[in-house]
Amino acid sequence: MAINLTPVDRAKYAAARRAVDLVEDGMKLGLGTGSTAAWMVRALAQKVRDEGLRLTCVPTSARTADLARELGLRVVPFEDAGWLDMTIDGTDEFDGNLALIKGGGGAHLMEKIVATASDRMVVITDASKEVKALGAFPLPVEVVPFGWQASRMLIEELLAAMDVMGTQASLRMNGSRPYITDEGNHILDLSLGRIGNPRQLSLALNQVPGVVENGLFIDICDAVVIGFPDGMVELRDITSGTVEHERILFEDTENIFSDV
Ligand SMILES: O=C(CO)[C@H](O)[C@H](O)COP(=O)(O)O
Repeated sequence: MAINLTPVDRAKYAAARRAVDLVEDGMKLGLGTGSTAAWMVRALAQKVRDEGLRLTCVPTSARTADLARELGLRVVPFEDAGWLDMTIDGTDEFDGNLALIKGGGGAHLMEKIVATASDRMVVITDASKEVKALGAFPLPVEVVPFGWQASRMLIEELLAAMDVMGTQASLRMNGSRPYITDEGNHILDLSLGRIGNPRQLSLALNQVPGVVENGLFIDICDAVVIGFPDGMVELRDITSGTVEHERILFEDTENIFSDV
Protein backbone atom coordinates (compact mmCIF):
# COMPACT_ATOMS: atom_id res chain seq x y z
CA MET A 1 0.00 0.00 0.00
CA ALA A 2 1.31 3.47 -0.87
CA ILE A 3 1.80 5.58 2.22
CA ASN A 4 0.83 9.11 1.38
CA LEU A 5 1.06 11.20 4.53
CA THR A 6 1.98 14.86 4.85
CA PRO A 7 5.49 15.54 6.21
CA VAL A 8 3.95 16.81 9.47
CA ASP A 9 1.94 13.60 9.90
CA ARG A 10 5.05 11.52 9.25
CA ALA A 11 6.87 13.52 11.93
CA LYS A 12 3.99 13.11 14.39
CA TYR A 13 3.75 9.40 13.64
CA ALA A 14 7.51 8.90 14.13
CA ALA A 15 7.31 10.60 17.54
CA ALA A 16 4.27 8.53 18.49
CA ARG A 17 5.98 5.28 17.49
CA ARG A 18 9.06 6.05 19.59
CA ALA A 19 6.94 6.93 22.61
CA VAL A 20 4.98 3.71 22.31
CA ASP A 21 8.30 1.82 22.60
CA LEU A 22 8.35 3.05 26.22
CA VAL A 23 5.15 1.14 27.00
CA GLU A 24 5.53 -2.12 28.93
CA ASP A 25 3.16 -4.99 29.65
CA GLY A 26 0.75 -4.33 32.53
CA MET A 27 1.06 -0.55 32.40
CA LYS A 28 -1.73 1.86 33.21
CA LEU A 29 -1.57 4.57 30.58
CA GLY A 30 -3.05 8.02 30.09
CA LEU A 31 -3.93 8.66 26.45
CA GLY A 32 -3.73 12.27 25.28
CA THR A 33 -5.91 14.13 22.80
CA GLY A 34 -5.26 15.62 19.36
CA SER A 35 -3.87 14.49 16.02
CA THR A 36 -0.46 13.48 17.40
CA ALA A 37 -2.06 11.58 20.26
CA ALA A 38 -4.31 9.83 17.72
CA TRP A 39 -1.18 8.54 15.96
CA MET A 40 0.01 7.26 19.32
CA VAL A 41 -3.30 5.45 19.95
CA ARG A 42 -3.00 3.76 16.53
CA ALA A 43 0.63 2.78 17.16
CA LEU A 44 -0.27 1.53 20.62
CA ALA A 45 -3.12 -0.61 19.32
CA GLN A 46 -0.73 -2.11 16.77
CA LYS A 47 1.81 -2.87 19.51
CA VAL A 48 -0.87 -4.51 21.65
CA ARG A 49 -1.92 -6.67 18.68
CA ASP A 50 1.68 -7.61 17.83
CA GLU A 51 2.93 -8.29 21.35
CA GLY A 52 -0.25 -9.24 23.22
CA LEU A 53 0.30 -6.62 25.93
CA ARG A 54 -2.24 -6.19 28.72
CA LEU A 55 -2.73 -2.47 29.21
CA THR A 56 -5.23 -0.33 31.06
CA CYS A 57 -5.94 2.94 29.25
CA VAL A 58 -7.44 6.19 30.53
CA PRO A 59 -8.33 8.58 27.69
CA THR A 60 -8.34 12.36 28.17
CA SER A 61 -11.34 13.07 25.94
CA ALA A 62 -14.40 11.44 24.43
CA ARG A 63 -12.65 11.58 21.02
CA THR A 64 -9.66 9.61 22.25
CA ALA A 65 -11.89 7.17 24.14
CA ASP A 66 -13.86 6.45 20.95
CA LEU A 67 -10.70 5.86 18.90
CA ALA A 68 -9.06 3.70 21.57
CA ARG A 69 -12.16 1.51 21.95
CA GLU A 70 -12.59 1.24 18.20
CA LEU A 71 -9.01 -0.05 17.90
CA GLY A 72 -9.52 -2.60 20.65
CA LEU A 73 -7.63 -0.99 23.53
CA ARG A 74 -8.91 -1.65 27.04
CA VAL A 75 -10.38 1.64 28.25
CA VAL A 76 -11.47 2.13 31.85
CA PRO A 77 -12.97 5.09 33.71
CA PHE A 78 -10.29 7.15 35.42
CA GLU A 79 -11.80 6.47 38.86
CA ASP A 80 -11.26 2.73 38.35
CA ALA A 81 -7.64 3.05 37.21
CA GLY A 82 -5.95 4.65 40.21
CA TRP A 83 -2.43 6.03 39.73
CA LEU A 84 -1.05 5.76 36.19
CA ASP A 85 2.41 4.68 35.04
CA MET A 86 2.68 7.05 32.11
CA THR A 87 0.69 9.53 30.04
CA ILE A 88 1.58 10.17 26.40
CA ASP A 89 0.13 13.32 24.88
CA GLY A 90 0.70 15.98 22.25
CA THR A 91 1.31 19.67 22.84
CA ASP A 92 0.78 23.04 21.20
CA GLU A 93 4.10 24.52 22.38
CA PHE A 94 7.04 23.42 24.50
CA ASP A 95 10.11 25.28 25.75
CA GLY A 96 13.60 24.24 26.86
CA ASN A 97 12.36 23.34 30.36
CA LEU A 98 9.55 21.22 28.87
CA ALA A 99 6.94 23.74 30.04
CA LEU A 100 3.95 23.41 27.72
CA ILE A 101 0.94 25.19 26.33
CA LYS A 102 -1.84 22.68 25.74
CA GLY A 103 -5.55 22.85 25.05
CA GLY A 104 -5.65 23.69 21.36
CA GLY A 105 -7.92 20.65 21.12
CA GLY A 106 -9.94 21.80 24.12
CA ALA A 107 -8.99 18.92 26.41
CA HIS A 108 -6.33 20.46 28.67
CA LEU A 109 -8.41 20.09 31.85
CA MET A 110 -8.64 16.32 31.62
CA GLU A 111 -5.14 16.14 30.12
CA LYS A 112 -3.67 17.98 33.11
CA ILE A 113 -5.55 15.86 35.67
CA VAL A 114 -4.47 12.63 33.97
CA ALA A 115 -0.85 13.71 33.39
CA THR A 116 -0.34 14.84 36.99
CA ALA A 117 -1.77 11.53 38.21
CA SER A 118 0.94 9.66 36.26
CA ASP A 119 4.51 8.74 37.18
CA ARG A 120 5.66 10.17 33.85
CA MET A 121 4.31 12.47 31.18
CA VAL A 122 5.85 11.99 27.74
CA VAL A 123 5.03 14.57 25.10
CA ILE A 124 5.08 13.70 21.40
CA THR A 125 5.44 16.42 18.82
CA ASP A 126 6.93 17.62 15.57
CA ALA A 127 9.78 20.13 15.75
CA SER A 128 7.64 23.18 14.83
CA LYS A 129 6.20 23.36 18.34
CA GLU A 130 9.48 24.11 20.12
CA VAL A 131 9.73 27.75 21.25
CA LYS A 132 12.23 29.88 23.18
CA ALA A 133 9.40 31.46 25.20
CA LEU A 134 5.83 30.21 25.47
CA GLY A 135 2.96 32.39 24.30
CA ALA A 136 2.85 32.62 20.50
CA PHE A 137 0.13 29.94 20.63
CA PRO A 138 -3.00 31.41 22.29
CA LEU A 139 -3.26 30.11 25.86
CA PRO A 140 -6.53 28.19 26.43
CA VAL A 141 -8.32 28.80 29.73
CA GLU A 142 -11.36 26.67 30.57
CA VAL A 143 -14.09 28.66 32.33
CA VAL A 144 -17.54 27.69 33.61
CA PRO A 145 -20.32 29.07 31.40
CA PHE A 146 -22.00 30.93 34.30
CA GLY A 147 -20.65 34.49 34.22
CA TRP A 148 -17.92 33.74 31.70
CA GLN A 149 -17.99 37.41 30.63
CA ALA A 150 -17.08 38.44 34.18
CA SER A 151 -14.28 35.87 34.25
CA ARG A 152 -13.02 37.28 30.96
CA MET A 153 -12.95 40.85 32.33
CA LEU A 154 -11.09 39.70 35.43
CA ILE A 155 -8.60 37.76 33.30
CA GLU A 156 -7.93 40.74 31.02
CA GLU A 157 -7.43 42.95 34.09
CA LEU A 158 -5.04 40.38 35.52
CA LEU A 159 -3.09 40.12 32.26
CA ALA A 160 -2.48 43.89 32.27
CA ALA A 161 -0.38 43.37 35.42
CA MET A 162 1.51 40.31 34.10
CA ASP A 163 4.70 39.94 32.08
CA VAL A 164 2.92 39.27 28.76
CA MET A 165 2.71 41.18 25.49
CA GLY A 166 -1.06 40.92 24.84
CA THR A 167 -4.15 40.95 27.06
CA GLN A 168 -6.97 39.85 24.76
CA ALA A 169 -9.17 36.90 25.78
CA SER A 170 -11.44 35.51 23.03
CA LEU A 171 -14.29 33.10 23.57
CA ARG A 172 -13.60 29.97 21.51
CA MET A 173 -16.44 29.31 19.06
CA ASN A 174 -17.76 26.23 17.32
CA GLY A 175 -19.46 27.79 14.30
CA SER A 176 -21.91 30.33 15.66
CA ARG A 177 -22.02 28.84 19.18
CA PRO A 178 -19.50 28.84 22.03
CA TYR A 179 -17.26 25.78 22.04
CA ILE A 180 -18.25 23.34 24.80
CA THR A 181 -15.63 21.12 26.40
CA ASP A 182 -16.23 17.50 27.43
CA GLU A 183 -16.84 18.86 30.94
CA GLY A 184 -19.50 21.28 29.69
CA ASN A 185 -17.41 24.46 30.00
CA HIS A 186 -16.27 27.27 27.67
CA ILE A 187 -12.73 28.16 26.61
CA LEU A 188 -11.13 31.60 26.51
CA ASP A 189 -8.06 31.77 24.25
CA LEU A 190 -5.57 34.35 25.51
CA SER A 191 -3.46 36.13 22.87
CA LEU A 192 -0.33 36.79 24.89
CA GLY A 193 2.47 36.87 22.32
CA ARG A 194 5.10 36.01 24.91
CA ILE A 195 4.78 34.78 28.51
CA GLY A 196 7.60 36.12 30.68
CA ASN A 197 6.76 34.06 33.77
CA PRO A 198 4.58 31.01 32.95
CA ARG A 199 4.51 29.70 36.53
CA GLN A 200 3.29 33.01 37.97
CA LEU A 201 0.70 33.37 35.22
CA SER A 202 -0.61 29.83 35.70
CA LEU A 203 -1.06 30.31 39.45
CA ALA A 204 -2.72 33.72 38.99
CA LEU A 205 -5.15 32.54 36.29
CA ASN A 206 -6.38 29.66 38.43
CA GLN A 207 -7.31 32.15 41.19
CA VAL A 208 -9.86 33.93 38.97
CA PRO A 209 -13.44 32.95 39.89
CA GLY A 210 -14.93 30.85 37.11
CA VAL A 211 -11.58 29.57 35.84
CA VAL A 212 -11.44 25.78 35.95
CA GLU A 213 -7.95 25.24 34.52
CA ASN A 214 -5.45 26.90 32.20
CA GLY A 215 -3.36 25.23 29.50
CA LEU A 216 0.08 25.88 31.02
CA PHE A 217 1.80 22.65 32.07
CA ILE A 218 4.72 23.56 34.33
CA ASP A 219 6.94 20.84 35.85
CA ILE A 220 4.56 18.16 34.62
CA CYS A 221 6.25 16.90 31.45
CA ASP A 222 9.23 14.57 31.98
CA ALA A 223 10.28 13.87 28.41
CA VAL A 224 9.60 15.00 24.87
CA VAL A 225 9.86 12.93 21.71
CA ILE A 226 10.37 15.15 18.67
CA GLY A 227 9.66 13.49 15.34
CA PHE A 228 10.88 14.47 11.86
CA PRO A 229 9.35 13.61 8.47
CA ASP A 230 12.24 11.27 7.55
CA GLY A 231 11.57 9.11 10.61
CA MET A 232 14.31 10.56 12.80
CA VAL A 233 13.27 11.07 16.40
CA GLU A 234 14.91 12.87 19.29
CA LEU A 235 14.01 11.76 22.81
CA ARG A 236 14.87 14.38 25.43
CA ASP A 237 14.40 13.23 29.00
CA ILE A 238 14.55 16.08 31.48
CA THR A 239 14.60 13.80 34.53
CA SER A 240 17.68 11.84 33.42
CA GLY A 241 19.18 14.69 31.38
CA THR A 242 19.66 12.36 28.40
CA VAL A 243 19.10 12.98 24.69
CA GLU A 244 18.76 10.02 22.30
CA HIS A 245 18.42 9.89 18.53
CA GLU A 246 16.93 7.08 16.49
CA ARG A 247 15.30 6.46 13.12
CA ILE A 248 11.80 4.99 12.95
CA LEU A 249 11.15 2.82 9.90
CA PHE A 250 7.82 3.35 8.17
CA GLU A 251 7.77 0.01 6.29
CA ASP A 252 5.81 -1.91 8.91
CA THR A 253 3.01 0.61 9.24
CA GLU A 254 0.49 -0.51 6.63
CA ASN A 255 -2.11 -1.60 9.19
CA ILE A 256 -1.94 1.70 10.92
CA PHE A 257 -2.13 3.84 7.82
CA SER A 258 -4.96 1.85 6.32
CA ASP A 259 -7.46 3.07 8.94
CA VAL A 260 -6.52 6.77 8.68
O1 LIG B 1 -3.59 19.90 24.00
C1 LIG B 1 -4.11 19.27 23.14
C2 LIG B 1 -5.56 18.99 23.12
O2 LIG B 1 -6.20 19.66 24.17
C3 LIG B 1 -3.30 18.70 22.02
O3 LIG B 1 -2.36 17.86 22.55
C4 LIG B 1 -2.64 19.82 21.29
O4 LIG B 1 -3.64 20.71 20.84
C5 LIG B 1 -1.83 19.29 20.09
O5 LIG B 1 -2.69 18.82 19.10
P1 LIG B 1 -2.14 18.18 17.76
O6 LIG B 1 -1.42 16.95 18.13
O7 LIG B 1 -3.40 17.91 16.95
O8 LIG B 1 -1.26 19.19 17.10
